Amino acid sequence: MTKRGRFITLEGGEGVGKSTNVKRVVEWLEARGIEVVCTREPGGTPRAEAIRELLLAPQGDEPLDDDAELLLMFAARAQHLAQVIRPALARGAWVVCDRFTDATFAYQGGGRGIDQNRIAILERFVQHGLEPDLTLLLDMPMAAAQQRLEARLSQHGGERDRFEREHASFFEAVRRAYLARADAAPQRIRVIDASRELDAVAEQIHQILAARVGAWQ
Ligand SMILES: Nc1ncnc2c1ncn2[C@@H]1O[C@H](COP(=O)(O)OP(=O)(O)OP(=O)(O)O)[C@@H](O)[C@H]1O
Ligand SMILES: Cc1cn([C@H]2C[C@H](O)[C@@H](COP(=O)(O)O)O2)c(=O)[nH]c1=O
Repeated sequence: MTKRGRFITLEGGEGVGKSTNVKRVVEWLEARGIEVVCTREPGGTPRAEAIRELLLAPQGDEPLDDDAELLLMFAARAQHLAQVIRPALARGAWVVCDRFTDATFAYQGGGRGIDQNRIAILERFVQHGLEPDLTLLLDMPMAAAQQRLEARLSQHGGERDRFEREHASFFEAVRRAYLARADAAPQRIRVIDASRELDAVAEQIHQILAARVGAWQ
């Protein structure tokens, strides 16, 4: 019987370096001969990416209701799980995902103020007990992360999406919610000081991966 693959997620607020470090995680695993599926949320399949566009589009004339936002996150996740994540894990591939359900607890729970118990009900309904084996939570003060985001926007262009336009208090609440989840599940969620230079961040991530991969194999 094929051994189930491992599920690794990267989490954190806006501009902390998730996408940058996702690539490094994938390279590190592939260099060790592991088949990796690299994906993201919301998104990861054509239909889930269509839901992502709805979620990220600037507010316009019709505000998106908080409950609708929550349900769309889980609708995209259900599709992503069915089409990409579960099949990959079942054939023994490892999945590296840029955000997953911890983001829902942080953004919809912490940021929007939706009751965590309501989110947990949807989590059980959609995931049937599946959760990441390891989550790397990139954490840094919001103001410094915003500066990185600004620099990226001025270098590469583009506009702030609907979440990136939120106020500082929203992002502070998101950060607090992430850290509370890490406190509650320290084995699964490892907090990384993302304010350091990229090489120092990557070095800590590699150390965590080396220890986990050794223990899993
Ligand atoms: N440790 C670091 N030091 C300095 N700059 C960094 C570091 N990590 C990432 N960056 C830069 O900061 C910017 C944001 O990084 P990145 O896009 O990886 O963040 P993100 O968390 O994926 O953002 P988003 O929340 O928008 O998806 C990029 O321009 C990236 O090159
Ligand atoms: C999975 C997930 C995501 N979000 C938010 C967080 C971000 O602002 C965007 C995704 O864009 P990024 O390129 O990854 O920064 O969506 C959320 O609010 N809830 C979720 O569950």
